[in-house]
Amino acid sequence: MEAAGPVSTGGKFVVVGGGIAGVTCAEQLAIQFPSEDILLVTASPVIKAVTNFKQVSKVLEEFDVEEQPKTMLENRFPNIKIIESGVKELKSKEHCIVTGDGSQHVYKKLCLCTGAKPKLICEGNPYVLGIRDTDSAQEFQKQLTKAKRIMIIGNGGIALELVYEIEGCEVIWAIKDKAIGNTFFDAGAAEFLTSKLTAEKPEGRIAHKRTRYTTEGKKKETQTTAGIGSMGSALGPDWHEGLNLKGTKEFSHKIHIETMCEVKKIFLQEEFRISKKKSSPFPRDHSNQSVTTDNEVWPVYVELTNEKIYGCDFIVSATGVTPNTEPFLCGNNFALGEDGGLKVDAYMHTSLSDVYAAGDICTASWQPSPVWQQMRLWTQARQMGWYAAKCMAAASLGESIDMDFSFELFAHVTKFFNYKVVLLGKYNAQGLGSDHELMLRCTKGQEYVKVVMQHGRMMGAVLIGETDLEETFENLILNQTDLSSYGEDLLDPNIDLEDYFD
Ligand SMILES: Cc1cc2nc3c(=O)[nH]c(=O)nc-3n(C[C@H](O)[C@H](O)[C@H](O)COP(=O)(O)OP(=O)(O)OC[C@H]3O[C@@H](n4cnc5c(N)ncnc54)[C@H](O)[C@@H]3O)c2cc1C
Ligand SMILES: NC(=O)C1=CN([C@@H]2O[C@H](COP(=O)(O)OP(=O)(O)OC[C@H]3O[C@@H](n4cnc5c(N)ncnc54)[C@H](O)[C@@H]3O)[C@@H](O)[C@H]2O)C=CC1
Repeated sequence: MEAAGPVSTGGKFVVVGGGIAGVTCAEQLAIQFPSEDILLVTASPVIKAVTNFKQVSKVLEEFDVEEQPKTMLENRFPNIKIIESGVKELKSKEHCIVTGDGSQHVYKKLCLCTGAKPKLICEGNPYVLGIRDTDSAQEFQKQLTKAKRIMIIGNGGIALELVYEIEGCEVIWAIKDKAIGNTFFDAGAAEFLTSKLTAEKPEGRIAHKRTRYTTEGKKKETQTTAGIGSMGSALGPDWHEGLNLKGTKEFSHKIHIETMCEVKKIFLQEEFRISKKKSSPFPRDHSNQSVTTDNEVWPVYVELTNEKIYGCDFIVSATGVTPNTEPFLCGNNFALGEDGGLKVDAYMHTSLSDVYAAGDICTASWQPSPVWQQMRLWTQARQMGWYAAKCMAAASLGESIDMDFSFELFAHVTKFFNYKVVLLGKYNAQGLGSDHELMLRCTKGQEYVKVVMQHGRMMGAVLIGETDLEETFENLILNQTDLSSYGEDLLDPNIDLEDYFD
């Protein structure tokens, strides 16, 4: 169907999406082409801006992320023009996009940065919540204030952060795996962290270096009106910091973990009553105290594949994301990755002419460095947005460009259970087969250091706590230094590794 509406001509650089990937891409294009107008089309009234960017080492970076009204970006870069509208169609043959009001915008080069949306276990069930943007996080907080028990499904970043932050509410955490946090850790690290969940009182915050999600100074009118089903930007580092994640009761953690199971069926209250099935009470801990009685009637019940059934006030589906490609697929023959993302080559170029993609929407399909992998993270969204702009500029100027250094080594700094966590390279021996060794150093309650070695070379590392090892290990992985002669000394805390290798 032809979209009626005004057509803007001229062929600009056009970026779709006001998250970190899109904003970084638009900013970089605006810097490179100061006399050209850059068009940024985004569905949400606020944009995500990187502030206080700091390159901590060769690849590790720290920054804050701020939600800002779009005018702030336009003021900073007068050649960026922002249109607040959801793109509903891409006509790649005509080189134009169609926005919500039917307007068409012709591009010479286009970068798609529309992120991803939560992949929920059960779409459309009002008792199943996903967390993606400011609105969905606030909705979750609102529901939590009335809750006595919730169920969390999933074992990735969101689940890990939630189980630690939630207080005053029983949490049943159902995971497919044997140990917690499988996207980030192995079982050893999981065990190191699990002790924190049984601590009665949340301890004081330790100082940590981590990218921070901030809404400081955010005015009410800048808040997104987009919900889960619509198109707000993904939250990011420390997204829960401003939220009071407290249920109805006065206690810190009350978590029961059900391992190696998935959701079999979800029953609403009446359905459950009719089914005549029996639900389990919350398993009692060492104090033998339970907050809820065995006879509670719950709004929703979850039957797990291990046959256990628990009632709860609502369910959080923290089960990963799906790239937000939907508006662009109709009539366009994009090559898609297995995860549904737009495949991009080493120049962030999709399979369609002059169409680039960056951030959560894309699937990196180049031959990666042996110690890099894609993960849908804040840092990679920034790096990809920046590099996509460089590639778009190089292509339009007929110049060549080398792959950005940030793709040489996977590096992620975050915080779980109040510990600083640094992940480097093939930190979980991803794709290394059985031909690798692990070295460990662990001091309970303080630090957990794991390195992944292959043929005497360091391929990856997990650093939990204030280990101060990240820069040295980053260099060892990047340089592929032969470490065979050092053996276990590599992790000896009495040896200053920097003296050895710097
Ligand atoms: C709860 C939560 C916690 C997280 N914590 C961390 C963390 O601690 N560390 C970390 O590194 N990463 C974290 N992430 C992941 C990180 O937030 C994302 O990887 C990153 O924000 C992706 O950026 P993006 O620019 O690709 O997409 P998004 O930030 O999702 O931005 C997409 C943009 O596209 C716009 N859009 C969507 N559809 C359309 C359309 N049709 N037309 C126009 N515009 C459209 C949206 O409005 C939005 O502005 C977290 C994610 C979540 C959900
Ligand atoms: N600190 C950090 O770095 C954080 C990063 N994030 C990022 O935000 C995005 C969204 O986070 P998550 O939803 O936690 O995704 P995720 O990809 O980190 O984890 C998804 C989890 O859900 C599980 N899962 C998938 N389908 C399931 C099913 N049907 N039943 C049961 N379990 C299932 C997977 O095994 C995996 O454990 C991710 O890209 C994540 O990396 C989120 C929070 C914190």
